[in-house]
Amino acid sequence: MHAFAQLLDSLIYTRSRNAKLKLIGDYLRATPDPDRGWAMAALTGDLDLPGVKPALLRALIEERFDPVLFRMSREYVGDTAETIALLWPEPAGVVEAAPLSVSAVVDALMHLSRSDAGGVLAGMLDRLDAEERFALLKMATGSLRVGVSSRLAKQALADAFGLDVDAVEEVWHGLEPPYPTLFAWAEGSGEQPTPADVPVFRPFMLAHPLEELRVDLSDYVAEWKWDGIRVQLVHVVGADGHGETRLYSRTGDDVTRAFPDVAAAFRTPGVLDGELMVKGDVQGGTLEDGGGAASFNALQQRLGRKVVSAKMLEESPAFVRLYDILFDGTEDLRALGWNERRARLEAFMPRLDPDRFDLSAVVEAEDFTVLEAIRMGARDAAIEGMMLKRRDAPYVAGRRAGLWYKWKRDPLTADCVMMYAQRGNGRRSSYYSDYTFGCWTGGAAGEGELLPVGKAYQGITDEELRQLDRFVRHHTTNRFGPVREVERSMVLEIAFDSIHESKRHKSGLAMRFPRIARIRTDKPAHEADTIEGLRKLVT
Ligand SMILES: Nc1ncnc2c1ncn2[C@@H]1O[C@H](COP(=O)(O)OP(=O)(O)OP(=O)(O)O)[C@@H](O)[C@H]1O
Repeated sequence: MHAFAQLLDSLIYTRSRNAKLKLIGDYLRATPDPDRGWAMAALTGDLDLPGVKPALLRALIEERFDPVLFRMSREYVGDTAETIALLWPEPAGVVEAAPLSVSAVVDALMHLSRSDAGGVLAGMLDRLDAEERFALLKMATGSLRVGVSSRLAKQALADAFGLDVDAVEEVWHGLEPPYPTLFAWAEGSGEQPTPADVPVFRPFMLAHPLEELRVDLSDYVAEWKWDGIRVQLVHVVGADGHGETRLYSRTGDDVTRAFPDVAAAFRTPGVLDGELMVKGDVQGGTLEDGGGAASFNALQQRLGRKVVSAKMLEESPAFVRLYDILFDGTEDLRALGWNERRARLEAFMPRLDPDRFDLSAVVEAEDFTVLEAIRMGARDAAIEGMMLKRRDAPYVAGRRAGLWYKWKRDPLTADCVMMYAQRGNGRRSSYYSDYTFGCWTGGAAGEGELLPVGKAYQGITDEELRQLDRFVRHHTTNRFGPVREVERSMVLEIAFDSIHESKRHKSGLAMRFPRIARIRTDKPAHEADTIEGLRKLVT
């Protein structure tokens, strides 16, 4: 477990895609079978363990921790598994046992029996260090959340062994972890596994941020930038006449199971690209004007669930707003320009269920001033901004200069007060660099109490980091395990993309992509923003 735990720990604090690829590749080359196979399954989200149920974790928490300390730390850390891993006491004596391997842990988790599950889990946790405990609990409770997509893990494997990532993708769906035939092929000691008869993901075309308003609108078309999730819909009919549909997310993850309603409605051979959203009335009209989309928050409730309840399917039906077509069942259309693909997409629409698919409309404007004015209205409509697409651009994988631009509306900001701080990781492990901040309850700022609304560690320079670290050390009022509670006097201006209702914080609100925009030493804490004010920005 040690090497795998180290890998996860490094991944969390690595932003660069290349560095992540190298970390995973090095691990896969250095690790024997079957451990690396299980690790790949965990990284790609294909490790389907019966799992450790929340009730078991609750029992473990009650048995091992002080409830108040645990609750405070949980609120700060934001994740139960991570909190257990951090607070788990190191065993008193030296534990005489061989190190645990990834496959031994997977095996134990697969065969947990009801009667001694708690004992087995605690026994393993006692034999591990903090990072390994974190790795184990992450595997046991579901997703790893270390900033690695399924596609990235496959890319790393491909790079490490000199394979083509699309070839890996093609054979992947026919394989089961720990993938012995895949690694035999990778090492050159086995044949390439036979691809299963399933639809395959094609890499998405992406956009650059629009920095200067210099594009000539006669060359570009404008569309709304919808606030949902990017999906690729693939339907193929096999040699046996049997059709299969898959939905892939922006990262190449297969999300079909999360959206059975959309998958069931797509029965026409082809590959389409669009934004998946949940029906509601926030984002304007269409679906032939029977109503538009709900907020991103409604969609988020459906994300990440492997099995979606019938109630959820009924209350939050999903649909896809289409903006591109890659394949129409007979012809690969990717080399055509946007204008031609758009015409093909429009021609394809009558073959689709109008209850689940509509077309992303083109926004007409004679010049940039008009377009800017239209875009300003986007905040009310809970739209993220606009997309500008070059009319003659083919559909190419990744981000290419000058072809697609995203023109987001400006971020929202709020002045919040620092409440708790914790040390960072990696380069920042000696600094208090992760902050939980809150806003005031009550009508006027400073009148009520502070309730947390988010947590951020991004956005500050090294100098500012040292300044905030000094503040935390000199103004600590309480300690809860690794967490320090601080005097309520430091105001941080937080930028965020949107804010939504959430049970995660006591305030009932949570920010999306919060980052520290500025340290407001010029502002007294009682003048920071109120929860009520933030609530007005909820989408
Ligand atoms: N009409 C549209 N055309 C293309 N993409 C759209 C459209 N509406 C919304 N989007 C979303 O905008 C994204 C375009 O930005 P980009 O290619 O940089 O992807 P991203 O990194 O996921 O960006 P972001 O996080 O800014 O949404 C797409 O991935 C897609 O999810």
